[in-house]
Amino acid sequence: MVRVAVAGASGYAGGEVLRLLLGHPDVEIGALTAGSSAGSTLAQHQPHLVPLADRVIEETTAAVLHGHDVVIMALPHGASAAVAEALDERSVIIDCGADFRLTDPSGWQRFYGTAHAGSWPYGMPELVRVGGGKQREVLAGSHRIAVPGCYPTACSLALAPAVADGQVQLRDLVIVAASGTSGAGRSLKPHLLGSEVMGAMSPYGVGGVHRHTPEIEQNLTAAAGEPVKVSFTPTLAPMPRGILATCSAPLAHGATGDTVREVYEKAYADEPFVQLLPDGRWPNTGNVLGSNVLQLQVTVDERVGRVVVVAAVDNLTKGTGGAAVQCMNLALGLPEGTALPTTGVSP
Ligand SMILES: NC(=O)C1=CN([C@@H]2O[C@H](COP(=O)(O)OP(=O)(O)OC[C@H]3O[C@@H](n4cnc5c(N)ncnc54)[C@H](OP(=O)(O)O)[C@@H]3O)[C@@H](O)[C@H]2O)C=CC1
Ligand SMILES: CC(=O)N[C@@H](CCC(=O)OP(=O)(O)O)C(=O)O
Repeated sequence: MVRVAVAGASGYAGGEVLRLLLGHPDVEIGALTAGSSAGSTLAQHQPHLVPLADRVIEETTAAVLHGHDVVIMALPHGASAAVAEALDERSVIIDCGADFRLTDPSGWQRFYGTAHAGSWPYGMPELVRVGGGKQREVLAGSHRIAVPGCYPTACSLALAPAVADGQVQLRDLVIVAASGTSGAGRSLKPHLLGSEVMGAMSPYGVGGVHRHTPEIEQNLTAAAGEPVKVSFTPTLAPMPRGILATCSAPLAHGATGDTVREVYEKAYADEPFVQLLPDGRWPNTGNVLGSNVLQLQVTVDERVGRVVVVAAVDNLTKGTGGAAVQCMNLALGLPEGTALPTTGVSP
């Protein structure tokens, strides 16, 4: 059995990791840690995780996390690096936070405003890269993996095949994405009170300032093999979970609706967790709830000559917790899909 500790067990992402780990045949759940919740039982924070109800949450220290085969960290940005540094090099560490996602220190500094901790292999197995490879290749056997952000998961997997294959021009890439409120974490935020969110949608991080912009650009640059910029606008939607990303880019000269579709079919044909829907059906966040699957559809708007891709993902499953477990499986050499649901909860 693989002994796995979860740091940030009282939060949304930690809770989703634990929900999935409870169904993992090769995993024994070890220490559960958090911040101010240390000393309380898991049931006080995650009442849906019944088998772990009586487990006591401990402080997040290297001593508590020491001795586990795997440590999955679901801590706020900036909290992972110090903990990771003090852990044994032989432990597999999977970080759901942003600390180790960006390779460019100046991009980190600009969007996060703190010192750059470094970069780890990026945990998006299905990401196509220029020349035909996929990101999965660098994850097998890795001992340190940075789990992607939830918006970058939806937006990068939506655009990368077209970008890598030259089906779109690498200018004027536009993304507008809506997220459910759990994307912002559990701690109380006035703009996320029910009375503020219910019945309304609102944009935030407008004007190229959202911290997921450099992460999406990093992924699409890896896909293109040359620098890519995007216009990214996130919006908040009145739902607990889910992201719907609408992405578009100018069609490349010589590309057509058929060539674009063919590229997506080829890119994702063997990917159990990325589903290109049959022609004419469009993704919907409701259909991927609790599932580790990202659904997408692609078309060409002939009138304006743009490729339009829409992707739906559960921000807590494929967008974080599921991706963390998928990366853990790859790191340990287990079947990649172990414990990961491909069916959603509906309605
Ligand atoms: N929510 C989402 O959709 C996604 C989240 N992520 C990432 O996952 C990480 C966790 O996010 P999320 O679960 O949403 O956040 P939450 O606010 O829901 O949970 C944060 C967790 O971290 C713990 N914590 C807070 N401060 C400290 C500290 N100083 N030391 C130790 N533990 C601490 C909290 O414990 P306590 O209860 O005791 O305060 C809690 O367990 C973040 O880095 C986030 O960016 C990534 C992709 C998507
Ligand atoms: C709705 C909402 O507030 N979402 C979060 C994204 C959460 C996430 O995936 O990202 P990180 O792991 O990078 O924090 C935001 O926009 O900041």
